[in-house]
Amino acid sequence: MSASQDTVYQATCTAPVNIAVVKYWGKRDTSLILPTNSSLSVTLSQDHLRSLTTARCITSSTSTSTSPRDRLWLNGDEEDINEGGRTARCLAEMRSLRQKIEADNSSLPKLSSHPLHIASENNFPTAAGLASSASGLSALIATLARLYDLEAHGVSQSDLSRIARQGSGSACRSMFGGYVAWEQGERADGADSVAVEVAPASHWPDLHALILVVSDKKKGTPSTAGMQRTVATSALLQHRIKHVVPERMDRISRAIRERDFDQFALETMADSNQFHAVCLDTVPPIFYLNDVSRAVIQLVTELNRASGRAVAAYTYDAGPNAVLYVQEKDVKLVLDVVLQYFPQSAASFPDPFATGVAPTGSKERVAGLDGFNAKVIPQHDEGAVARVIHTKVGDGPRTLDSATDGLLDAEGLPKSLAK
Ligand SMILES: Nc1ncnc2c1ncn2[C@@H]1O[C@H](COP(=O)(O)OP(=O)(O)OP(=O)(O)O)[C@@H](O)[C@H]1O
Ligand SMILES: C[C@@](O)(CCOP(=O)(O)OP(=O)(O)O)CC(=O)O
Repeated sequence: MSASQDTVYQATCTAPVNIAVVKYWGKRDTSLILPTNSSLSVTLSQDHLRSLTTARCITSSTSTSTSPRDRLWLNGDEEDINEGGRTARCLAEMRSLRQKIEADNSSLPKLSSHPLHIASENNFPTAAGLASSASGLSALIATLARLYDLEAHGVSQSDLSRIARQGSGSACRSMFGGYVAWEQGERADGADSVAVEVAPASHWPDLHALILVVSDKKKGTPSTAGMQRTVATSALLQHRIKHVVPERMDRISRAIRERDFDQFALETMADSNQFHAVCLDTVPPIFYLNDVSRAVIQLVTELNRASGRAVAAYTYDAGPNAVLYVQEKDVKLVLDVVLQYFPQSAASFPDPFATGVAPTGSKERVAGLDGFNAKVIPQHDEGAVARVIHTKVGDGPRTLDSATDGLLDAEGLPKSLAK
């Protein structure tokens, strides 16, 4: 057997979660996933939240199966790759890019002709409103791009974001680190509906994110269905698309370029509020926020008012979990206050940045805040916020070594199945 027949073609990558500060909500083309407005997000660090994916080409020398086919395991369980579904579409698009390269370079191995085995794991709850579809689909695209060596043949991150977009809209933004815009584009074929970097993480590296996990249960109204109900029924959405988002995209991009946290926070909170207003304007109405979410909004508003400036910016996706963006210099203050009202245990707030803040916050800090209305919300019991994930802005997809970090065993099956 020649060396090339023995070669195992595989790749392993991780990709990050992103949380939008200008929300994507609504499609003008549900099949290609083309949005009704542009959006903008912050990519979060993969040190804390990430999807890890290994993909392998199944050749006769790497499989004993008689009828190999594309297979995907998510967190150890095999998922159906439905024909015509989003994952199948991403695989087809990636293969077609590779096919073109193979057609132009006859010496390259014909990787596009082999079935794929893909295993992926999220290190945080899947389908729980924590943007697992964004990190998961971008990890898939980043891994296949590496496997097919697309970058070396002129395929850019924005080209890849066009394909990730077809897996889940918000996934296109996870193809970049830092501060990322998804430009809605105008073309019917979606060629110009891609993610672009507004600024790398290194431009404004001290932005932290505190995720207050109010619930990590599966949400009632999935984003995909919810947003199309809004498109069909909400007049407020039309106003938002035409008269609010375009100017907001400009203002928030400028705030990021100028590291102007006050302006960034103002736009972020206003956009979250308007997104949940269009949900309420939908027929029948969609409710993602609950009483705990609203209490967090009141607390942050009072903290900002009493501080005379923005110390935290809240934002909520299609669920009750709050994401607070905070500058590094204010992280302790915000934690002291938030944990005082929403106490945690050492397990539910492991303090990954070693801030030294107690999991129950600081009574003294709250008492010492001049002009702060300590009765703005009640002190909640432990468990009202199930856990607090502390992370910060981070980089884009990373390539790992499949030999040490890969998820597939010698047979091309998930290692986790053998455990
Ligand atoms: N690592 C992964 N690899 C491939 N697909 C994934 C991965 N993680 C999640 N997905 C896909 O995304 C789906 C979950 O998306 P869903 O929109 O329901 O939840 P979410 O992304 O966690 O929430 P939200 O989009 O509201 O933040 C999963 O059912 C799966 O199809
Ligand atoms: C509220 C949001 O998080 C909606 C995300 O929607 P998805 O990207 O999950 O939807 P599909 O394109 O249908 O897969 C806002 C955002 O991330 O911009």
